[in-house]
Amino acid sequence: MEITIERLTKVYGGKVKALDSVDLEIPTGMFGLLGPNGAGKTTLMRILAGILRPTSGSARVGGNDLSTEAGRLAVKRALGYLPQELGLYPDLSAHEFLDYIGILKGLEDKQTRRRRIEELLDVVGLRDVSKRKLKGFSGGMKRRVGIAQALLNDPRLLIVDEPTAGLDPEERIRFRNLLSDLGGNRTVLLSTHIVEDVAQTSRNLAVMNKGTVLYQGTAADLIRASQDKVWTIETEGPKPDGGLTVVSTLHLGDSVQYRVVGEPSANLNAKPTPPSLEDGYVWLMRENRVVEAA
Ligand SMILES: Nc1ncnc2c1ncn2[C@@H]1O[C@H](COP(=O)(O)OP(=O)(O)OP(=O)(O)O)[C@@H](O)[C@H]1O
Repeated sequence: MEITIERLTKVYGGKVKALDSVDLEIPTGMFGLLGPNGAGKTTLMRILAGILRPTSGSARVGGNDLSTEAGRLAVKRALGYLPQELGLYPDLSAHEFLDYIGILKGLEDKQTRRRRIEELLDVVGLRDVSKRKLKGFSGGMKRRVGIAQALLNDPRLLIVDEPTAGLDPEERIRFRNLLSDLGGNRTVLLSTHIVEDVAQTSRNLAVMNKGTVLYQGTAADLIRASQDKVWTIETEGPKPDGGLTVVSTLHLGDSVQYRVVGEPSANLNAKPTPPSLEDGYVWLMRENRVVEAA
């Protein structure tokens, strides 16, 4: 299910331009939407989910025009959505909650609903705890219940907004693996400010900042764009400056190893380093003056 977005603009209250003439082509499969807080990711996803109307511009999801009532209805039928803050009912069990959402989503036949719920509890690894109340669930387990509810209607478009925020590293990895498995022949739109979430799941991505798209294409091309710009500097002295952006720091006994993006001067003894997606992202942010160099 492909998504075509043209000159999409959203202005809140006549003042805040959350989206500024965004053009985006989202193909079938996993797609990462990356950007810092306030970039406009949630606004874009709420428009695609049919919850919010744009100020101007157009969006088509699988050929359905979101500016028409019929288009929005068709998209809603094909959609699974996991918002940032999904309200769970703490006194319901996972099974009871999914049963309730299933009824709301129109899965009327009790047997069919039960089979679907059990299938999904297996997919998200919660079958064994399906009778426990949600109030006892960890953050990662709650997020997996969220994915299960979004999958109840077997959506061709799955939208997940910042799903790994606040998860511990183990839960985050488990959740990423789950999302990757869900790609297949549906479109999964993953919004996040964590580069590693996208690096581990998505071949295609867009980077947004302040309502505009800074990059769209493959992760591989963004990585390639920072080729020859990434360096490792090991020093016992002060942090290297001179217009470099530090991506990460590793303390090694007496010395410190800095991974930097930029053009270090010869006296820093910098070693060329193969770039990662995070380096590509930092390079892009530098090019667009979103991050300041040291
Ligand atoms: N209902 C609203 N009314 C006014 N301004 C809003 C509203 N919702 C969002 N904004 C503003 O629009 C801009 C984009 O917000 P949005 O939530 O879409 O970004 P985001 O990339 O999802 O960031 P975050 O991860 O922090 O949610 C921000 O400046 C935000 O303050």
